[in-house]
Amino acid sequence: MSTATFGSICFDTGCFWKDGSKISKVNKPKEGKMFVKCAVTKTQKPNKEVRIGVLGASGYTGSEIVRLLANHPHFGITLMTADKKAGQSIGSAFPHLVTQDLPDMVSVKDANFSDVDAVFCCLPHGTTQEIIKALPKGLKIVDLSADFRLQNISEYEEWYGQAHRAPDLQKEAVYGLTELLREEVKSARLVANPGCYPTSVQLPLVPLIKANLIEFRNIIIDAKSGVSGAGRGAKEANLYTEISEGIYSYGITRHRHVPEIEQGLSEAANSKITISFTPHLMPMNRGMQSTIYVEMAPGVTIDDLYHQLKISYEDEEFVVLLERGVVPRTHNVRGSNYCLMNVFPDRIPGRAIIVSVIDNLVKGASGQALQNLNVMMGYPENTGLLYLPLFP
Ligand SMILES: NC(=O)C1=CN([C@@H]2O[C@H](COP(=O)(O)OP(=O)(O)OC[C@H]3O[C@@H](n4cnc5c(N)ncnc54)[C@H](OP(=O)(O)O)[C@@H]3O)[C@@H](O)[C@H]2O)C=CC1
Ligand SMILES: CC(=O)N[C@@H](CCC(=O)OP(=O)(O)O)C(=O)O
Repeated sequence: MSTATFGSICFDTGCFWKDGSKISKVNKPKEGKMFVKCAVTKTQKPNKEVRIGVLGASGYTGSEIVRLLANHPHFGITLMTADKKAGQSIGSAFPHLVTQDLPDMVSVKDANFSDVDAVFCCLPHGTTQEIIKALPKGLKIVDLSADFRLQNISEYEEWYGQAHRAPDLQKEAVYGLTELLREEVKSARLVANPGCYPTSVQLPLVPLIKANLIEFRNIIIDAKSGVSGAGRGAKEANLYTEISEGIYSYGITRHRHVPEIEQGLSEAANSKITISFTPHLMPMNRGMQSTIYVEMAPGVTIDDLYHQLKISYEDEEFVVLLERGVVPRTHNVRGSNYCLMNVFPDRIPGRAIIVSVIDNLVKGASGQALQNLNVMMGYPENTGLLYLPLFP
């Protein structure tokens, strides 16, 4: 049994004091002490139909998978890996997950996959191809890194600055933008989960491009991300002092999501699309907004764009076109798998402005990954994902 500190409040009457005596009343610090420790009633049990491995559970997206799976009726975690934090429990790496009854994290090289049916691979890009190549062949895999997203190997090598180490596997990888590629995801063994910026951009643009409602030239994407998008690893650029009270653009003209977005849009257009894409880092933990400037095709109106998005997503649970005039806000997707979007007329005739928001860690990563594994395993797509946004 592990222990946890909850300030002076024990919120679970099923808990025990550290000395082993049972707590019968909530919120009574023992003997006037400021902090009490209690053993926690653990909630996640790995005895479900599908046994899950989370590679990189000590990172932000891996821990978000653990959080989401706490309410999944069919998926139970039997294996978690970490690198520097190998040997630790999930509760020590992430105290908000202390209530989860899970095995300690092990290093990937010591991982035993005999009790695993499916894997969420939440590792840095560049490390993932070799690791996935070595996994047992029967496993279903959802890879959250960028290592299998680009179909063109030389494009991967150009933008990621390293050789592709599993070109054969690349051929079988399915790009997992669930709403748009659901049929392909259903029969996939290896899904390349889309990047967060590409998710927020492709969801609104692909249906408009497919319907020939916007020009394929001069697409300008101004995107903003919360800092968790950069992962949990300590970096000087992500210190509070560097991030708070200001914003900055980065990766101008050379961000690695450019080829991923262009790949999806070009496929929809059936011709090469080139975009202007500038991401920005925002002083917030979670959240992502893409503001997209487009030219409408001749004779097309804002109503046409609105109508197309409406019919494209009216049956979708997680993609929501807001009422006309309502501005999507990152606040309204925080902690949830929703993408909210809307389309506005520009002051310049013939142009439109599209706003799309997601939580980068949920629809932009772990939520969409779970959505994909639900589809791959034949469960309802929304299973374990019906979290409403956290507000405020
Ligand atoms: N953060 C986000 O919003 C999004 C991230 N992604 C992608 O998902 C992946 C994970 O991102 P994120 O969770 O943010 O990253 P983090 O840096 O938070 O976590 C990385 C994880 O990988 C482990 N790890 C690091 N290096 C190695 C290695 N060489 N071998 C094995 N394990 C290793 C770390 O272990 P330890 O901590 O113990 O050292 C940690 O568990 C990345 O590819 C990222 O690009 C995709 C969409 C959105
Ligand atoms: C804020 C921040 O640094 N964000 C990351 C993108 C995170 C992400 O989704 O990227 P991948 O899925 O491709 O790894 C970046 O700009 O590189």
